[in-house]
Amino acid sequence: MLRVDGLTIRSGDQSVVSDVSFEVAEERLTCLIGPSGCGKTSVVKWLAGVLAPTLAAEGQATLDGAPVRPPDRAIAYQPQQDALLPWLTIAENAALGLSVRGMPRTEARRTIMPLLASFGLDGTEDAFPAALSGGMRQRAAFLRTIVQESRFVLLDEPFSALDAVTRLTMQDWLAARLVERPRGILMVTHDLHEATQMADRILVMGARPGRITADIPIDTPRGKRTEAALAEIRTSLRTRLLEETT
Ligand SMILES: Nc1ncnc2c1ncn2[C@@H]1O[C@H](COP(=O)(O)OP(=O)(O)OP(=O)(O)O)[C@@H](O)[C@H]1O
Repeated sequence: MLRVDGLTIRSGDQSVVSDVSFEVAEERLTCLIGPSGCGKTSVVKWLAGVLAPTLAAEGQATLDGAPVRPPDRAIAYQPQQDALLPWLTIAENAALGLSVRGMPRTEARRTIMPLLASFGLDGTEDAFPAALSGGMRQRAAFLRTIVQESRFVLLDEPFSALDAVTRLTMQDWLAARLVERPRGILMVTHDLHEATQMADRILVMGARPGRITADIPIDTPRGKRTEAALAEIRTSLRTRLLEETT
């Protein structure tokens, strides 16, 4: 179990995030949703150990009760958008997640090559990111993150740059990967539909300062998440989010 306790983040004398506490369960997908600017990215960046030095944070993260000292090998992080390096090929980008953790570059490449096909990237190993579609770039970013075999994965708006159809395809694709190899996921999203389709639990954040205002389990099994089954929970979430933005 990954836990965050009493996280407060400040920019000068302004509170960005105030006394945020939550858990990310093993092998479950937890969504963090809230209005723009409420501090979702800041929370995830802090957990990943990449919070901007201009922001001051206090609070504790623990993994199975032991303090997390980021960057922690048990926690992989995928920043907003795909964040692929344009001057590296897809194979080099995908292997980067392993080489930054100390694996020699040739071994990292050898590890990712057999995985390209299952990520829909067969034949793209020597292509540069600019030559690929948005969905392919996103899958390459997922490969780079997921190949790290960490128990927990932090995903910051992984689908926000994709068009509506690619987005739905990629949501299904990620859900299938998580069935094959479950992990604890904390996923930031703006998208109510995405959160209710994908999450086992939704943490709602309010703004000024950012704090958790609701913790909502989604008990409907994924295969039965029809519009009708989710209507009530979506309406109540929409109301909450509207209240937070007004
Ligand atoms: N490096 C920084 N220095 C100072 N303030 C920052 C910095 N990064 C973010 N902030 C401020 O912290 C607040 C929260 O930003 P953050 O990006 O975490 O919110 P968010 O909920 O992820 O927003 P969005 O949904 O728009 O991505 C904002 O008011 C933002 O201006």
